[in-house]
Amino acid sequence: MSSVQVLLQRLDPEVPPPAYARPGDAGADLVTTSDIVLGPGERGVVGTGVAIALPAGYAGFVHPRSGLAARVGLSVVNTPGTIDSGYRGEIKVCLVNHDPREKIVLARGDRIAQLVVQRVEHAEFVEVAELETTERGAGGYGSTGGHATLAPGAGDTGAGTGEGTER
Ligand SMILES: O=c1ccn([C@H]2C[C@H](O)[C@@H](COP(=O)(O)OP(=O)(O)OP(=O)(O)O)O2)c(=O)[nH]1
Ligand SMILES: [Mg+2]
Repeated sequence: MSSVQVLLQRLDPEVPPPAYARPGDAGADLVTTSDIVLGPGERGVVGTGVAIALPAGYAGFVHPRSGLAARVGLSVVNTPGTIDSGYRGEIKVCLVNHDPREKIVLARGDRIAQLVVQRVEHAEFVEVAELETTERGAGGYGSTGGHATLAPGAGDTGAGTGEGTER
């Protein structure tokens, strides 16, 4: 795998900096600097103890870790979180507990998410009166079929409508 040098500042030198667990891994694991308990459905922002300077033309993306997602329901609210190349603050992670019943207990130093560094392009938006036609056209949101249907009665309760509860 090719690599790019990224300058890193340890704001909390007592926790480990981002590291790739295995050669070939796309994501470098990030740790939480704080102990946190997330009840079912709860979210919380944690620090990672590091700030980075990504070169121009790169961005960092904060992804969940699949093991924790499958095992306890831990994810990232804004997945993937976007780290801009000009950002010099601490990388933070907005965690969420998707488990409907159990709380998640995390301790300072636990690996809670992973940072994927990627090249990104800036689009040069060119306004035109009409776009060229394609086979897909404006078909989206399940236009090719194969999507699940709501369980009977689910529409009555609001389940599956995407409506959340404001806090
Ligand atoms: O998971 C994340 C996502 C973002 N950030 C930091 C780095 C990023 O460069 C900055 C802004 O993120 P974003 O553009 O996603 O948030 P915004 O709500 O649009 O804030 P802004 O108005 O500052 O752009 O916040 C993090 O530390 N962790
Ligand atoms: Mg923004």
